[in-house]
Amino acid sequence: MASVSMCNEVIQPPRMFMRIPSKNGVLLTMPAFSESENAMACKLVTAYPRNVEKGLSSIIATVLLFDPDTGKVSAIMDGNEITTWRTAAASVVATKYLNNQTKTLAILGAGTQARSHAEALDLFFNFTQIRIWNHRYERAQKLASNLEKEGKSVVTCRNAEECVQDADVIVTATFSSSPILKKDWIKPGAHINAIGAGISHHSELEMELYEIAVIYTDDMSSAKYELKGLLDAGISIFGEIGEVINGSKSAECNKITIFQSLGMAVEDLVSAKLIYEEYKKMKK
Ligand SMILES: NC(=O)C1=CN([C@@H]2O[C@H](COP(=O)(O)OP(=O)(O)OC[C@H]3O[C@@H](n4cnc5c(N)ncnc54)[C@H](OP(=O)(O)O)[C@@H]3O)[C@@H](O)[C@H]2O)C=CC1
Ligand SMILES: O=C(O)C1=NCCCC1
Repeated sequence: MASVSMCNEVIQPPRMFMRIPSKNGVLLTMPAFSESENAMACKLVTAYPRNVEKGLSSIIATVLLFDPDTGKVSAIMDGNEITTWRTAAASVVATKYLNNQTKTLAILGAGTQARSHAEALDLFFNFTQIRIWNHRYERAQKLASNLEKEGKSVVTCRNAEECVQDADVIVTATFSSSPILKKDWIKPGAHINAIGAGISHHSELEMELYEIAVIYTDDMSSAKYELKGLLDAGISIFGEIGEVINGSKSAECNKITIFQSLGMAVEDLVSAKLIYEEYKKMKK
């Protein structure tokens, strides 16, 4: 069953999740095609939260780029960096449209996505302060010290409530299956980029927060499957970020807004195509 984007030119079927409960892992297949880009790709990505104990990334991705005219594979590329940066880039766009204050950034989590979000959001918005909380405090300190080396002003927090208090922009980027962010901690008008928790996308935020916030996502057709838990609880998704960009949905900046990021294959597709084009130029 293919879903077609608003501009009727992208084919992006719902992605497939193969869960491996005995290994606490999941494999996702993420295909996409774009008519205007004349590009076709499929990302294969695994999420193994316990990989960190083995010194491996918890998200491991490979992107296959195809010649859409023949179906022949034109490139096989590492998808980790693509996943790391395209996810943060999508949050930058969501934050640009949904937020009206950019003084304080609070990040819950201190892994790969926490780092790319700190880097990308700060590059774009130049925050006065970045705060980081992680369930293991030492990892928050490590990320903070790396960001400080780049001249950023970073504070580590011992608890999540202190981290998000009065923050303008909040990022959640963990594997937590229980809420780490609560409604009562957040100031009116704050914007939240909810990135993490793998296959259970909405477990990082408490339900009461979803009940009072205006919720946006990247792809409504995927949300029907992947945010079923929210929808079944009577929570409605206001719209896609793309609809805010094209003016068909309003940006409710004065309310608490949530960008519920799922991750889209078309983001991987355009990133992979760009990289491949650059590679071909370099080889000339
Ligand atoms: N929306 C999207 O497009 C994408 C979403 N993701 C999701 O983002 C999240 C982070 O991914 P990534 O940064 O690559 O992973 P990392 O393993 O690099 O980081 C995970 C972070 O979560 C913390 N964490 C792990 N378990 C728990 C827990 N039970 N409670 C609280 N914190 C916890 C880790 O802390 P510590 O290491 O100290 O245990 C670490 O700070 C994942 O859920 C992943 O599925 C990833 C890519 C794309
Ligand atoms: O879009 C992605 O890539 C991912 N989304 C959710 C979890 C793992 C990777």
